[in-house]
Amino acid sequence: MNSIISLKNVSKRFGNKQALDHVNLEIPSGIVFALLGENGAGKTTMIRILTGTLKPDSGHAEVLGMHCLKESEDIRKKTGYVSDAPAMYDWMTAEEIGWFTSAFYDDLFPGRYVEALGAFDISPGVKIKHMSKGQRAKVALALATSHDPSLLILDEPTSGLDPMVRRQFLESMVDRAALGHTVLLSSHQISEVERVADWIGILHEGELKLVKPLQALRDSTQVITATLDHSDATVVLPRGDVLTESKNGRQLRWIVTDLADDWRQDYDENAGVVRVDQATPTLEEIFVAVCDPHASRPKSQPPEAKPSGEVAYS
Ligand SMILES: Nc1ncnc2c1ncn2[C@@H]1O[C@H](COP(=O)(O)OP(=O)(O)OP(=O)(O)O)[C@@H](O)[C@H]1O
Repeated sequence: MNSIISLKNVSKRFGNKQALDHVNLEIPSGIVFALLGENGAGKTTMIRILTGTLKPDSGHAEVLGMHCLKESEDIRKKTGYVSDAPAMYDWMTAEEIGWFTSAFYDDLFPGRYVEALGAFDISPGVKIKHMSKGQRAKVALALATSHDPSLLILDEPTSGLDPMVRRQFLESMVDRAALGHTVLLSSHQISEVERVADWIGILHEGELKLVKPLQALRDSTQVITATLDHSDATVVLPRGDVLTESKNGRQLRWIVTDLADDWRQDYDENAGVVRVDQATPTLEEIFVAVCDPHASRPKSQPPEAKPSGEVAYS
């Protein structure tokens, strides 16, 4: 695989907090990769390592085949980055900040920048300090994309923006991926990224718990609901990796990956089961199953970390 981003055994600790713990990740080109994780999971730490502003304690990080620290200047020329609170010279107008930034890039930058401002409905003559948060975010995105970077990195790009602006932002990510560019975006907005992401990565307490194409994740993960003939009945777990189990009266509910094809055989009237149903979980349900410390994981059949392949649950 020709990776745009490559992390090998990357760890970072702040005091006694393990912000990243032996993270391995390969992101191919031409996709929107959504990095999901709760507050403090390590998303910004990972992004800072990729953008060369933070040195990992151990491991190796590359972007576009370049060393994240030693070649950070070259990486910056070929990537675009928008933080959740972009720092900009706010006494400049949108036009002035575009001219200022264009000095670092090629001759095509100004034209693309003016075009991007137009698409976002931003008046070039307005000073940054007189703009709303959403308008600033649009200027930041226009600045970060007008050198047509191969890789765009966005840390919580839509936080605090209204739904229309968020939609416009996310659609522009899909457009970029369609042109063969790669987008890495970190987010809490699971249902929103579900609409645009091609691949999903879930960070939990510094560990990368899952990396997988979204469609493959949907195809391999199922919600199984079994209605028991009485609430004390005991039944076997579905054959597969059971991530979580919950019980409500006579109803048992499991989130399972890699379910055996003939799993239904185990559930019939003799097994004390009146009915079984199978459904596809939402990304949010999978996220909770992977990350929620209160989720009940059956002890008799713990989810196994896979030794190889693209996905690992633990
Ligand atoms: N400069 C720092 N000094 C000390 N601790 C830090 C520093 N940066 C991050 N941390 C800690 O490392 C952990 C991971 O933080 P990080 O900012 O990467 O999380 P995050 O997933 O981006 O969270 P959020 O979604 O809240 O922005 C947190 O516990 C945080 O407190």
